[in-house]
Amino acid sequence: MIEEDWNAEIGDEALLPSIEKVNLLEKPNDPSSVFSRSVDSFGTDEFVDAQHQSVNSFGRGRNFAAKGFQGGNGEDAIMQNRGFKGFGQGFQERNAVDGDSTQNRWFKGFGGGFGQGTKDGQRGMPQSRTLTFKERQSLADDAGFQGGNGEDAIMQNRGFKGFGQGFQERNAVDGDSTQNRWFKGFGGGFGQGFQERNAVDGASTQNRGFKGFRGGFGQGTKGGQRSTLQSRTPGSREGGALADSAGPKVTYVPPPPPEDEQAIFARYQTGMNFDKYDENIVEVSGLDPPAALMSFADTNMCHTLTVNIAKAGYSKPTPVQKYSIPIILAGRDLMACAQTGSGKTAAFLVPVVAQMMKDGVTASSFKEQQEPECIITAPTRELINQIFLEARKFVYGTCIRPVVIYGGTQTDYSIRQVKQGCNILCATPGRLLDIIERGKIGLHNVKYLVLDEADRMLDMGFGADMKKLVSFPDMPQKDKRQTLMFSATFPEEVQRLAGEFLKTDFLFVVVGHVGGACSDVQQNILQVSQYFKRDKLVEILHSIGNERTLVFVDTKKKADFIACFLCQENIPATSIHGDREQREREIALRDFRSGKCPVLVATSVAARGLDIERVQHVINFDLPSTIEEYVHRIGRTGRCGNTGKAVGFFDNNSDGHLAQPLIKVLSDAQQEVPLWLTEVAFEVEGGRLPVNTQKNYRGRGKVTAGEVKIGCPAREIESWD
Ligand SMILES: Nc1ncnc2c1ncn2[C@@H]1O[C@H](COP(=O)(O)OP(=O)(O)OP(=O)(O)O)[C@@H](O)[C@H]1O
Repeated sequence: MIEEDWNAEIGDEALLPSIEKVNLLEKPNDPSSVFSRSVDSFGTDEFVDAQHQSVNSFGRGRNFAAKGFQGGNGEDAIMQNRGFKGFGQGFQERNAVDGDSTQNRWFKGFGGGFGQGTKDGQRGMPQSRTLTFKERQSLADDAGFQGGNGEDAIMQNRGFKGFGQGFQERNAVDGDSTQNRWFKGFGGGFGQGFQERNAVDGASTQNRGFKGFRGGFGQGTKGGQRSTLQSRTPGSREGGALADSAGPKVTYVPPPPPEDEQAIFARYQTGMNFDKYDENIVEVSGLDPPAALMSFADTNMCHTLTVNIAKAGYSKPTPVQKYSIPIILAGRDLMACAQTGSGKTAAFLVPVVAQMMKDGVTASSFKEQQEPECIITAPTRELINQIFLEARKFVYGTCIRPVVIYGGTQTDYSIRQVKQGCNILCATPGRLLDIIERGKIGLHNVKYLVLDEADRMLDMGFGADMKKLVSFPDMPQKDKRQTLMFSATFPEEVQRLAGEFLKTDFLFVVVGHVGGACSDVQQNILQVSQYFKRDKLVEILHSIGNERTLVFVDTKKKADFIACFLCQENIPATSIHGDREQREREIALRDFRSGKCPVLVATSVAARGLDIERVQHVINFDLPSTIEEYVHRIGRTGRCGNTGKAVGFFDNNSDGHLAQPLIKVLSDAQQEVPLWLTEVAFEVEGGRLPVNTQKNYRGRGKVTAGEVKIGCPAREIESWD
């Protein structure tokens, strides 16, 4: 392609003169903030933070149009898609996101400038080094789209063939914006790159951008793992695990948590089925379990904690709390499985805080290395933040200081938080390991190690991180610490794996069935094939009206597609997934919580733990790969004794493997099992219905200690933080 074509496509600002400064200096926490400092050039290995830096010159990048593009692909004259070839290490971006601004334009350079496109596309990785398994996974995720996706005529998405796994797309936007355009290149090299035109969440007009992630455009014809952003020594975890750090250098500082008492103790009402929790059968396996408590007053908790529990609106404990609290107070290790929304968070926070109060823990600020007594980990950023906010309720008015750190936020900010004193450290795994390796956290005081969503923490990419965490020399051995694991699902293989982290005399509490769905959620599985899903979704959403609804899809791209599509249909929606910047994720969640956007389209990143008031519906537009994930997803509704509804679109072509486990989950939860589903299960069993191996990972059977998941489809991994 010649330069003029490129200019025609993106407008004459494509080659902004080097003297032109984009200057949109804003306050760090202002959502409309786009830039906060300027950059002189796209130096080769310079890691340029697109969201916070304006560009003075393009350096080598300026030449990209002449050098980098080889012809258009001719795929789609209307969309004027262009193919890329020959980019070494960078990318540009023009975009405006989430803002009210008009005609914002910015340029982004990741991984350093535009190189000359090496044969194998390895320019995407400035300093070659062996990728960790997690990085390879993450990079593999980006391979997502192959060839034309043909997904959606309305959205006018078009895919590419012949560019390895790249794609281009153009996407219409929500009601307010017109002519939004951005280009994005992911995954380094066109092996895994893509272009995209899209705009989400914006009221902006004529936004045009170019985005390139993970190392820019190598030739990447062999696909694969051609890009990382920064040179990192193998041991150093800039920004944490790749999941936490992939992408530009992060400067996002989240807004501070509320300080006033009313906001700290904000809660929602328990539902009419709250007392029905007591009807669940509880099994405790293991030797000498202490007696369950009947009320919070049964324990010898200090006055402040008792008051805080009351202020939090907890008048009586749920079954998981009744059994877990005395077990933890007795110093025992615990694995606890109870249905979604039944109060597992308080089941570990209350006794841990009670014990810390008894031991007289006090936070000491401004020590170079903090030594927390308790570490809590969870798989997603939003969830760990939620746990932190719960912890703030129970420690209110005490000397115990909880701190939260997670990926997608500025590392220095995390360090500053930790330095001010830290007794309970709530952290996502990547950021946690990073801070430990930086020497900001010492482990020898750890008395409580809590794994929330424990089956996920031991599976997927996090198993290795957890293994690493407990292997630090100063981490007390398992017989010297208390290890507590909670989840609504515990596949048997993960139970075995968990044993490695727990003392031999640990207790296992099961409320109801292991992995059972919450019976307050009315489940409805509909047979809907891929091409009719959108119509069905719109039909359902129109009938629902303004009630808060979570829609789960299987890929990050699709989350944006569907959110955009719904906006076009005049259904206010936003999206949350692992490719959105943390600031965007938090805005999306906030808008959903507040009701501003009653529909949140999400990947599995929102499947676990999130406790959002008045979520009345969960729609599995795409059913997940595993039955465990299904149970967590539908558990975003029907919480704390409230009722909710879940609809799942079952596509025979891709979901056959779920038929059998779905039948079990439905019948265990006393839900109607459709006849057609039993027939499908029968056909799958008899080998008459093909099973989609891409979606057939069941999260079990292949996990070994210290080893992260094997044989998991990229689409599943990509959904996680
Ligand atoms: N004893 C209680 N009394 C009243 N409300 C409670 C009690 N325990 C927990 N809750 C509330 O119930 C809601 C769900 O609790 P929580 O998020 O801990 O559930 P969970 O079991 O961890 O769910 P998930 O499996 O989805 O993570 C929260 O809003 C919490 O404040």
